[in-house]
Amino acid sequence: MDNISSSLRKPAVPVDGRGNYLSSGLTVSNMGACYPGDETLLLPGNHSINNVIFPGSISYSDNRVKQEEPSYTGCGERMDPMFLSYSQANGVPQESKLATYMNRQNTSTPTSNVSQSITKNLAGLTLDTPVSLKKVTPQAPEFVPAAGGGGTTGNTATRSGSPDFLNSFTGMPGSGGPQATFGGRRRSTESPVPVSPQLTPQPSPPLNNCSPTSALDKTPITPVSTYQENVGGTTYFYPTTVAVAAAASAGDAAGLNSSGLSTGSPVVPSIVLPSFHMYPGTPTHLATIKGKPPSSGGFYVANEIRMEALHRNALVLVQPDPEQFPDLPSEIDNYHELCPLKPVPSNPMHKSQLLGYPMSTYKATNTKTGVRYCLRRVHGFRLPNTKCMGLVDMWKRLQHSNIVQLREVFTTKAFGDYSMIFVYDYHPGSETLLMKHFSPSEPLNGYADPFSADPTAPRPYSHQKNALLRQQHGGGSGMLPEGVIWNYIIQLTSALRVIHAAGLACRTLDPTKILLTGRSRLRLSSLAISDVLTFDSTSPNPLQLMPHFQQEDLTALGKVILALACRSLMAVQRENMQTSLDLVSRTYSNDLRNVIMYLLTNQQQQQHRSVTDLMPMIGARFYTQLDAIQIRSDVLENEVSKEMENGRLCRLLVKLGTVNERPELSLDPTWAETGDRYMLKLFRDYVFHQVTEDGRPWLDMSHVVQCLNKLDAGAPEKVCLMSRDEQSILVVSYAELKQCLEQSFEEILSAAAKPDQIV
Ligand SMILES: Nc1ncnc2c1ncn2[C@@H]1O[C@H](COP(=O)(O)OP(=O)(O)OP(=O)(O)O)[C@@H](O)[C@H]1O
Repeated sequence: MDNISSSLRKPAVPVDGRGNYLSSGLTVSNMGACYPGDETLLLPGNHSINNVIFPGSISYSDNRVKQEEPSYTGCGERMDPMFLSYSQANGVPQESKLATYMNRQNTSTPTSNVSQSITKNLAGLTLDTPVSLKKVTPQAPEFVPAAGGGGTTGNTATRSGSPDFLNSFTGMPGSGGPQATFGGRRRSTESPVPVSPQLTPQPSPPLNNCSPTSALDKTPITPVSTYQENVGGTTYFYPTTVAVAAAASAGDAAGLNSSGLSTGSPVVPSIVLPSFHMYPGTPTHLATIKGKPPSSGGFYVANEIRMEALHRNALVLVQPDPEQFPDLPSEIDNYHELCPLKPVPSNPMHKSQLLGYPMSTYKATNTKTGVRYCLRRVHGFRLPNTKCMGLVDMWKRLQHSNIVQLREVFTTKAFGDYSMIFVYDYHPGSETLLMKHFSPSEPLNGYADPFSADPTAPRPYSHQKNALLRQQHGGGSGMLPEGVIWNYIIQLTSALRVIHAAGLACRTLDPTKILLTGRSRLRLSSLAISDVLTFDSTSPNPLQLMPHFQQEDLTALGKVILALACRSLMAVQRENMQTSLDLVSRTYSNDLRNVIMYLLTNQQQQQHRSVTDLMPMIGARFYTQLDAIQIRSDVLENEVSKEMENGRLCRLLVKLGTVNERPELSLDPTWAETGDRYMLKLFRDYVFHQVTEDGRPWLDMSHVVQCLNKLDAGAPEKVCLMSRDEQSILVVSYAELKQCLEQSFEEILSAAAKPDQIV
């Protein structure tokens, strides 16, 4: 038994770093599988002699259908008697958990009248059997476990008699033939005696009613043709009918041809799909891309993306220090948890330079939905009437990836004055273009604002002109790369395009109101505020001035681009304009200069300008931008697919953890230790508590991930579980384990829903 236990506790199958079986070239003996010395042993179901690639899959080759779960009928004819000859009165050692469970269930396991000795069983064995391929007798339906369904059938069948998990033996080595001979329910927990490594293929006995499952549930037994093959002494059986039928129907459904291509006509497919889900690793097109965030490798999201997300999430949850903000109202309208987004000005009546009113910005939580928003408060503004709400509604309807969406506008006296509140989407971690590119505190990479000798004390441009020109000749190391500027131009014109097309104007196109989130996403913010604050209720048409404001938007855009290109806000002052344009001409392409010239000079010539006129100037740079966005999207999709799998496993672990070791359920203190739960406990040991032969913990993430994935998918593959007292060995399919888990969790759920039934 020691031999068995040590080998069982080892990983049954070698796996690679990603949890894939190293199936190629795998031999039974190197698996160290269940029974040392016995080569006709339980192989995990993803192995066939033809190098099955996908775990738990069905492979088709040489016109033979190979069931992913090798059958061991010939072996079983030896093995079940071994179990029986060593079995206890009820087939299991009485001190084992298994016996406890069986006794508790008042199960009467049929005793076998078979007393074949191991010697007798081995009598039919010969050495050096050549590889053979021949048709053998049909197997029981459970011989071909159906993915996800095996557990259901098995559990149902045995509930009236034997423990659920005993069904698992129907698929273990020896199912089929031994079932018929020995009632199919006998489970010895004693160590089998090592036998010859090479066996003569044994014909399977006829089915009849050998399967308790079929006998109990009266399911008609589907005749299954089975091919038998002996390779190096290992006998493999490949049922064909079920597998072919299933594969054919799958192929029909998919309309795939032998190349896996759609033909519209049903053909036998040659593709093989895994029976469970798993992250397959970084796709090649993402492994080498430029600018790709450094991957943490393995199964987790890349570090950089994770840090960004963590930072954003933390910002969403920050709360103000109540001592520093004692005057914050606890609630305004439908919002609470107000948190200022900018320092409180020393002069509370400090006015926004752009909007002309004192303004504050807060993060706040909607009391009904819990969603965070950005609230812009205009201090001391009293709305004369509600006519402007028509414009507000137009803004609320405007959705675009480059604008901060307006959600609602209302007035409040919660701050002790008449305040107007504009509610926008909250984009955590945003900073303004001013802070990003024009802030004196930002390291300028050796570059100083050419229009300012001291960044904190801007001086007239003329004082610095020569220094500026010298610096630009010297390489302009602090200038923004032209690609960044074009990126911004594309985003800003994209936003302006939809705003103007909606008959509106931005009116706040300024570095203080353009938000930058993440690496390069720009959004226009504070939209609609100007329209409300300057609304003329006497005007018959509130949209009358929009064309004029739209022209102003284009001028403002030209100024922003010029300021970015010169990396100075002073560059756009009228007296500095010519020098700034010279600087742009020297540093950047003609196209960039032309865009700026179009936006800034045509205004003086009173020509009508349109944002769409900029599109030809941007030209093929759209494609560059599109390419960058799509690559980014690919990277993020890959990260999502990893985390999707992790989320799935997390939910599964929650279920397992909820069931495992539960002290009691519905006043039953043995609940977690009996029945299906007992099997889940052993499975938990199998997944997490494996030890090496010398007793050290054996840790392999890929083993854990793979086991959980197979459990989640209910793979038909079998797994050997051993009781902690090493007296019981259970062979169950993941499908059965999944069924057990679902049922056990359901029990907990229904117990949780009925508090009156629990004292
Ligand atoms: N929708 C938003 N989501 C997240 N953060 C925002 C949002 N709008 C503004 N912010 C942040 O709030 C801070 C203050 O913004 P605000 O526009 O009030 O700045 P400001 O330069 O002080 O403007 P003003 O001088 O007009 O008052 C900025 O750091 C900005 O990044």
